[in-house]
Amino acid sequence: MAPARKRTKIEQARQFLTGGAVFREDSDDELGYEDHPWEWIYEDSDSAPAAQDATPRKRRAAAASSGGRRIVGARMGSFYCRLGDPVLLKADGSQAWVGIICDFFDDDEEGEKMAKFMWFSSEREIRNKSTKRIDFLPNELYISAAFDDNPLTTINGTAKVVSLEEFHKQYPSGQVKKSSRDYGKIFVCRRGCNTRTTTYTPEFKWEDVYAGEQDIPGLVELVENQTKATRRRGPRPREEAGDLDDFVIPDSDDHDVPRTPRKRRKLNDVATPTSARRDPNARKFLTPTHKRIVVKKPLEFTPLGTRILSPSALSSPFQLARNQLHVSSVPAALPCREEEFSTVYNHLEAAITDGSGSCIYISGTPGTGKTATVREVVAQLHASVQAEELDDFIFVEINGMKVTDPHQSYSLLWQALRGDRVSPSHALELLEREFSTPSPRRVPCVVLMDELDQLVTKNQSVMYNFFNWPGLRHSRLIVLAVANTMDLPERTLSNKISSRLGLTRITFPGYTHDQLILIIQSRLEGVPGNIVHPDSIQFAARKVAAVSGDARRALDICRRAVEIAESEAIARNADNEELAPPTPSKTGRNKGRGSARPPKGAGGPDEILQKRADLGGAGSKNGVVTIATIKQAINEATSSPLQQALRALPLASKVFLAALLARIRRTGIGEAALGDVVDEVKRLGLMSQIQPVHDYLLTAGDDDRYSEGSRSMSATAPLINGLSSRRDDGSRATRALGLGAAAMELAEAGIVGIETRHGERVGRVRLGVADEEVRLALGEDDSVKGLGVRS
Ligand SMILES: Nc1ncnc2c1ncn2[C@@H]1O[C@H](COP(=O)(O)OP(=O)(O)OP(=O)(O)O)[C@@H](O)[C@H]1O
Repeated sequence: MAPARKRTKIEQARQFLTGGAVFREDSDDELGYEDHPWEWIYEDSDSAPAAQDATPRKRRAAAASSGGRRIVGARMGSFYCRLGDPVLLKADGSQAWVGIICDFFDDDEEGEKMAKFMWFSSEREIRNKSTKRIDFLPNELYISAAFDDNPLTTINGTAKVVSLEEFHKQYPSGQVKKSSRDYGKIFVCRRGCNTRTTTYTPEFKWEDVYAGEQDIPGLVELVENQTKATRRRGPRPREEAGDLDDFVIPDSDDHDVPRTPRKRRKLNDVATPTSARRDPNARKFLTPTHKRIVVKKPLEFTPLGTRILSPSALSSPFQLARNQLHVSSVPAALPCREEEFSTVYNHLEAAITDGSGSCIYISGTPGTGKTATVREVVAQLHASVQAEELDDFIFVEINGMKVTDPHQSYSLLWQALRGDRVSPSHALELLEREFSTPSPRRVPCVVLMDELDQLVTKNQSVMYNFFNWPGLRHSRLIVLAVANTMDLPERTLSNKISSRLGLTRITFPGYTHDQLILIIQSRLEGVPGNIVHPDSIQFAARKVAAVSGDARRALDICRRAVEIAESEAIARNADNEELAPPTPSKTGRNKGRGSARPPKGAGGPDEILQKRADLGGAGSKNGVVTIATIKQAINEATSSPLQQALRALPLASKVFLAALLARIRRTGIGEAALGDVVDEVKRLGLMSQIQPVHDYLLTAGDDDRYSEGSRSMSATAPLINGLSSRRDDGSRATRALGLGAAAMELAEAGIVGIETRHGERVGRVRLGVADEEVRLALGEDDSVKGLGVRS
C-alpha cells in the first residue's frame, strides 16, 4: 500500500458543481497512487479493516475459497467500499459523479469487476430551466431511481450524504473547511428527482429514508412513487400504423393518440392574423413545438408602378398557393409517408424512453421526403415532451452540405450536449470520453445526420464514429443518418464493420404519380378559388413520376406554374385597370387617362368583372393553372438554350460542375480553389468518370485557347500548379488534368469563370451561370449521380 502523501495547499480539494458532476480539484486520491487490483469482499469474510491487513496471497486464497458466496464489498489497496455506500465516480477531467453501490458482479465478457450504481443528480443536470428548483444548495444532490453498471475502476472515493439538519449540525456555518476530511465529499440530500421528467419528491430527512443497503428498494419506491414516471407507450401495431389515413396531432384531450405527420394548419391564421385573435386556441397546435408556422414570403422585386400594396394582395390565392407549394415551407401533412413516419417514430420513442443508443440509416433518392419525415417525427416527439408524455431529449441537426469540414460534426454534437464550442479534435476527445465513461446523464441525444454522403471523409472516421457511438454503453445517442444511396455504409466502411454496427435501415421509395397528386393536393389545401386545375396537377405528377418520383421537383413545377398564371392574371388586371373609368382627380392631373381605348378583345364590363373574380379567385370556376401552364413551366425549366447546353456537356464537364456546386454549397462561399474542386470530385466518388489526359501538361502551357480573356490573366499556369500539386499517382494526376481541361472548356463557354490573383499560384473558379440552372440540368443526370446538384 502506498503511504498517503501529505497534501500541499494547492492540492487540497476545492469542490463545486459543474455540468451535473461534482467538480473536485483534488489530487489527493483516496484510492492512493498505485494501481492495486480490485478484489471482492465476500459476505462471511473478515470485516473490511481486518481484511485490509491480510496479505494479498491470503486475500486471493479467501476469494478462491469463497465459492458462490455473496459479494458485499470491494477493495483496492487500502481503500474499500461496501454495498449501500455512496461513492464518488470519475467523470470528465477532475469531475466526479455520486452514486450508491447497489450490487457487485463480474462482467465475464469484459473480464471486469463491476458494480451497479443508483445515481444522485445535481441541479446542474436539470436542463430545463423552468423545472430547476430555485432553492438548491451548492452541495445538494437529488437521489434518482436511475441505475448504471460501471467498472469498479471508475470509483474515485467515498461520499457522505446527509440531511440538511445533519449538515448544519456538523457544519453550523454551512462551510466545510478545506482541511476537513469531508471537504468535497459531503452532500445534502433532501429530495428525490426523476431527471427525465424533471419532477421532485416532497422534502424528506435523509437519515429517515436511508441508513444502508437494506433501504435501497424502499428508496427506489419512494422516488418512483413520488415523482412523475417516465411513460412508456406500448409500441404501435404495424397494421394500425398502416391504417392511419388521417394523421391528426393530438388535441389537449386526446394526448394518447400522438404519432401524426399531419398538423391541423389553420390556413387562415397564416394569411390573416385576425382570425387567431378570434380563436385563442387557433394557434395552439399549429406546430407540435407550439411555434407559429412562419411561411416566409419570398423576396420579390416588382417595378414600383405595379407594386401591390393592398393587404388583400398579400393573401391572394396565388400567393398562398406559391407559399404552400414552396419546398422550404413546412408542409401541413406528409401524405404517403405514414408507414415510414411510424417506423421512425416508434424506433425513436422506444430509444428515448429506454435511454438506449440506436442508429437508423435512412436512404432514398432526392425529394422522397426523408428529411421532412424525420423532422416531423422529431417535432411530434417534442410535442410529447411538452405534454409531459415523453422524457426530454436533445436534438441536433448536422447537415453534410452545411459543414465546411466533416470533422466539424464533432464540435456541433458536443455543443448540443454541453453548450460549449470547442475545436473538432478537442470535441472528438470529449465525446469519446463522454460516451465511454459513466454518467447519470439521462437525457438522450437525437442527431440527424442529413446529406451523409457529404460527410464521408478520407478514412471514414466521422461516419464510423457516428455509427459506432450509439452502441457504447453510456452514449444514449440516437443517430438518424440520411443519405441518397442505400449502400453507403458498405461502400465506405466495409461489409464487416457495417454489419457489426447493426443499423436499422429504412428505404424511402420514389413517389408514384398517384402519390405525387396527393402530395400536391395536400399542399394546396385551403387555397381558395381552385386556381390549379386538377388535370394540371395530374399532368405534373405524371411527368415527374416518369422520371424521378421527386416531390421537390413536382412542387417546383407547380409553383412555377402558379407564378406564370399569377403574372398572367396581374397583366389582365392591369389591362382591366386601364379600362376602368378614370378616378376624378382634384388636381386634374389624371385628365385624359380615361380616354384610353379598351385594348382589342378586352370585352365589356361583365367580362372585366369576371376577370377580376378570376384574379381574386373566390368566384372562379375554372382552374387558372392548366395543363398548358404546367407544360410551359416544364419547358421553361428544361428547354432554355442554357439548359440545353448544360445537358449536352461532356461527362468531365458535368462532373466538374457537380463538384464545384457541392463545394460552393458546403462552404457557402461563391468560389472555390481548383484543387478543392478536384478533391470534391474524389470525395463524391466521381473520379473514375474522368478520362485521364496524358499530354495535357505538355501542351496546355503553350495553348492560347486556355487563356480566358478579361476574366483571367493567365488561367493555364495556376491550373496546372493547382492540380498537379495534388498528384497522388500517375493516373489520378492525369485524371485531375482531364478535369482541368474540362474546366477550361467550361470557362470558354462562360459557364464558369476562372481567375488568378496576382502572385497566387492556385486558380479560383466560380459559376458564371445561376446555380439553379446547373442544378436543374444535372439534378437528374445519372452520370453525376445527381450528387451535390440538388436544389
Ligand atoms: N409526402 C410528402 N408530403 C408533402 N410534402 C412532401 C412529401 N415528401 C416530400 N415533400 C416535400 O418535398 C420536398 C423535399 O423533401 P425532403 O427534403 O424531405 O426530401 P429528401 O428525401 O430529404 O431529399 P434530399 O435527399 O434531396 O435531401 C420538401 O419540401 C418536402 O416538404
